[in-house]
Amino acid sequence: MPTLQLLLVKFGIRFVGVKLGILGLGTVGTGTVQLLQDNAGRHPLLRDVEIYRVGVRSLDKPRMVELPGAVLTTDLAAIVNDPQVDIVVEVIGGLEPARSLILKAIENGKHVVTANKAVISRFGDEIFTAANKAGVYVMLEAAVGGGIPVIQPLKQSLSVNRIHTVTGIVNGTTNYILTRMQTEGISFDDVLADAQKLGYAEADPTADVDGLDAADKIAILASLAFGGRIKLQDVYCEGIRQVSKTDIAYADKLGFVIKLLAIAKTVNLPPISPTLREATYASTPDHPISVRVHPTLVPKAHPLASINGVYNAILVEGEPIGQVMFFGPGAGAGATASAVSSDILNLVAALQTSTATPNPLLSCRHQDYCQITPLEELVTRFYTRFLTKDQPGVIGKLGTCFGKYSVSLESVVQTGFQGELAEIVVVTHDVREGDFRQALAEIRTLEAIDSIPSLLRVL
Ligand SMILES: NC(=O)C1=CN([C@@H]2O[C@H](COP(=O)(O)OP(=O)(O)OC[C@H]3O[C@@H](n4cnc5c(N)ncnc54)[C@H](OP(=O)(O)O)[C@@H]3O)[C@@H](O)[C@H]2O)C=CC1
Ligand SMILES: N[C@@H](CC=O)C(=O)O
Ligand code: NA
Repeated sequence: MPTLQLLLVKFGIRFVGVKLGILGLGTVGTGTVQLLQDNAGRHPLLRDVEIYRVGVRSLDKPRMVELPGAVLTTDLAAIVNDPQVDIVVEVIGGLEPARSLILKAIENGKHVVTANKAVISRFGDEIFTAANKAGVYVMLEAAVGGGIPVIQPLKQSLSVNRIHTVTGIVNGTTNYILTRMQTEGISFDDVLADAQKLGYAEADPTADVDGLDAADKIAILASLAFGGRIKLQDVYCEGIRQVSKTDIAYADKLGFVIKLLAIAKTVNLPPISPTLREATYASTPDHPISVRVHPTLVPKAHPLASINGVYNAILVEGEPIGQVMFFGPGAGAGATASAVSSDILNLVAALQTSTATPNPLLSCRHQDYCQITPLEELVTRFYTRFLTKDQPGVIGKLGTCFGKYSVSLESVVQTGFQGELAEIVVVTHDVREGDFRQALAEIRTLEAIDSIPSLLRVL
């Protein structure tokens, strides 16, 4: 904190005018400026915030907010180096220059608010190490679940729990696409274009569609839930490109909806009584977890099955809380601005009550890496669709192959024909992924098998 402010706090004088340097005035930046400018009826501390500088790429672009001429600049480095700026709000997105600007702000003793999950999931180690050294906070509520409060609850309200599972629908764009494909039978490309128009999608929507945005987010949630850092390359990631209307329709008939789930879960729990096992769940970096993103068949009765459109939800399970679900708008200007502004508010409060010791409930201080279990050790159910020659005994051959690799089947349905080929849908019981893959490799060699168009996990 600048010396003058420290002195004011020390002498009990409430200072006004916490100066913000906002980097970016796109969807999130504009929403945040609008919220801060329209502060009547909101928390009184917001009145202490001054929008001091806003950094953009182009000064000529039409803007949806009015700012005094001197506020807008294209010199983002000048903002993070300006001694007048107390808090830097990074909402430009992307990796560079976002990472360097955040690090420079920290080096200059400024607190940071960011909505940038891509930067945090890749460079969190570097950023939080620098922040802890400099005694500043890096706040990221908007980075996961948009407007849904989930980062602060994990850091504070739920931190006394031993968390064993975090399951989320954390990408609004893909949930919006899957919901409209399901309810309206619209093509993938048309729905994606709408999601982009509505400001949900990332500048490059590949990050949404291929699951990378959700992978960034679950890495951040897992890190907070399990108290260790996560290497992004350890997060298994599959997107929704291969989800077809055919599978959505079969899933529906079987009592499921298809959702892109991001899951972080403790694994290899010892085979003891449920009560004792509950007590052995440990949110420590030594306890192996699996962290993954993939389209998943979710039973219609599951709480996540009814999360539709751009909405996100995060189901946290632990001991002693049991289950708690966070639900709300996961993207969009207003929702994300709510999260960014709540971080700003926390920092204003911290600046006004500052002591030399950082508040451990606002900072991220863990340093060890979580141990991640390889995917082949994962135990899950599978849905698979086969196209086979229409010969007697095909189902028997499939069953024999699965049995050889200890894959037990919950249901096998011959659903119809595609031209000359029979369509068979199989749902397994819980199986080890490695065993299932071996069975599939052998099934592919069977003369009666034409192709395996779909392979999805089941919750
Ligand atoms: N959109 C959403 O719903 C959500 C977004 N987020 C995250 O928030 C962040 C911002 O997203 P969003 O607002 O959608 O992004 P936009 O693309 O809408 O806005 C980006 C802004 O940053 C500015 N900018 C980008 N690069 C530079 C640069 N190199 N130099 C100067 N200015 C730059 C742009 O300037 P100019 O206007 O001049 O082009 C623009 O104002 C991202 O990290 C995103 O992942 C998080 C939750 C939800
Ligand atoms: N593109 C993201 C925006 C929020 O993080 C999404 O669709 O969820
Ligand atoms: Na959030």
